[in-house]
Amino acid sequence: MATFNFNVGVLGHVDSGKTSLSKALSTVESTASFDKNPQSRERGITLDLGFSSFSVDIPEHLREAAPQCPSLQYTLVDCPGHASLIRTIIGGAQIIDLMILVVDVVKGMQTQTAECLVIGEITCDHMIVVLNKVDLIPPEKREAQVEKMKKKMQKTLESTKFRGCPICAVAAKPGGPEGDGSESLGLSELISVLKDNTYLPKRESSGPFIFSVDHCFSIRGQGTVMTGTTLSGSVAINDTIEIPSMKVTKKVKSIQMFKKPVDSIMQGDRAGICVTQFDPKHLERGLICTPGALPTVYGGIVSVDKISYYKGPVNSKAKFHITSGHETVMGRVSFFGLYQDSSVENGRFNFDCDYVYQDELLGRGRGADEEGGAPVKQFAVIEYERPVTCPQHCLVIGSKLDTDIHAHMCRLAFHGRLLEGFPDPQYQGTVLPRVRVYKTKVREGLVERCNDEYTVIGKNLFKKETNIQNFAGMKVTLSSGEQGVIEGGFGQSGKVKIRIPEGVTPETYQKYGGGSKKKGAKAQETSSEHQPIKICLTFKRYMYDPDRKMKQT
Ligand SMILES: Nc1nc2c(ncn2[C@@H]2O[C@H](COP(=O)(O)OP(=O)(O)OP(=O)(O)O)[C@@H](O)[C@H]2O)c(=O)[nH]1
Repeated sequence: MATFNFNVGVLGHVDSGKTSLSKALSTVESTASFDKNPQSRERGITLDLGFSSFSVDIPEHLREAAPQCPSLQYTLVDCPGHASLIRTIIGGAQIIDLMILVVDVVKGMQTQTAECLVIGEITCDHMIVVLNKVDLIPPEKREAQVEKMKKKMQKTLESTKFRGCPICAVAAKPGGPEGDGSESLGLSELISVLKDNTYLPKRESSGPFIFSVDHCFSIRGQGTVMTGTTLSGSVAINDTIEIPSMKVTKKVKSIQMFKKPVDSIMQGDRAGICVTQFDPKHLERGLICTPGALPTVYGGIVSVDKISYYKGPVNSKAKFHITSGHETVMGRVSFFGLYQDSSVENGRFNFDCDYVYQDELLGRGRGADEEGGAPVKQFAVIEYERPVTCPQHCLVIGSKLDTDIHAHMCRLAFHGRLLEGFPDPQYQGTVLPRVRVYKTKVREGLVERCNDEYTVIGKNLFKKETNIQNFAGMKVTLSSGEQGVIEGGFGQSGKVKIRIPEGVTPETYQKYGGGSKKKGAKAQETSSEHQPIKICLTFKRYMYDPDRKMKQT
């Protein structure tokens, strides 16, 4: 391979100048490279909407690591800025190695800038902030104002993983739409910062082949070409691929990278794949894969983290827009957590654990519930409103996209990974999967009387209609300190017989008397100045496991 490809996402608020920057970068560097080295003018085969590219000589620090690659191609993924296109942004962000966050230097951070930052935090480890439109600041004030904005940005980034990331000031298109005839400002510095921050991305050829198609067209007499980015695995000529949305398989006839035929491609490569003819109208965007690698799922178990910028509640049973890989559909979520981290082994969800149901997804290090704090791991069961096609372990983002975009609020609520998908349609909207999720329930009742030194009769612990037999054998604690075990119901009115293996204390016995009901009732009356003795029962009530409705904690 003579060129390696590095995918750069260009994200930011609407009108911050992402397209202008992508265009300026492609033009400037391609022309410059052309002067020095005609070979480096090679462009990616796709100059489709949002995709442009330029090549540079391989930077010094990568020369040793990639001796076979004299040139480096940057593919710029120009993501839309408009709030309504956030699904596309999330899709684009999953194929990038580095993110350029474009900020209007005059306006600073805006709502979608913040959302892009959140997406970057979830999907990407490397970022460069570009302060665009510096030409709008009068030259004499420019330096001071840019410095001020850089400081402000660094402060915003302080609490993110991008703390201290490079910030460059540019004017991608001085003068705005019509241009003022002057050259872009600051681009060569930006390119040099970009080169310094380029690394050899980890690319693996193992695992199933999954390819994100961003453009599809047919070539008469040859077939249909799908261009896009390889998300995982590899594919070679003559391999069979599946187009899940069309439910067909096709044979790979030829592959091109950088306009040159190649025999195979792997993770991270941008390429065009030519297969036997089909109508390109049926696949404008979407995923293709090794047959069977992209199952259709109706629900799933997802590891989740709350997005701290999201201000609304994230409650169980609520509906969110759920982006799973590259698809977004509505889904209902139910959250649950685990207090010891034994829940995921080799990337697989552990069904053999007891999980605590959560009415609300908790932020990290925040909140306290009956177990004394937020769980170390939180999960959600998701029920999609319609089936989705997505890879195992794909990125999942939950958002409220119907929030008014003028409300200036982050719409992204939580993110995680799909641990288990449910391929069975019976899960759709009806039966929750058999995950053992419980709520801790506490019931309180009162001692009515002592039957003898080893048995008390309790009241108000259960309702008349409760099947007390379900609670037989469970331990209770009396407020006077004794430990007891529920033996069963007593009579027809919901009373309960509790055995105290160690025997009741003399005080309790004296207070509630032994023997007959009458005597007990009398004893209670005469001790009315005393506090009644409470019976406390704590147990797990299972939500989703019909076989284990209840269990002692
Ligand atoms: N003055 C000035 N105007 C600029 C500069 N860069 C872009 N613009 C203008 O800002 C407006 C938006 O630029 P675009 O590049 O379309 O912005 P965008 O972020 O790609 O927009 P969306 O894709 O719609 O989100 C256009 O009118 C540009 O001409 C700049 O450096 N200086």
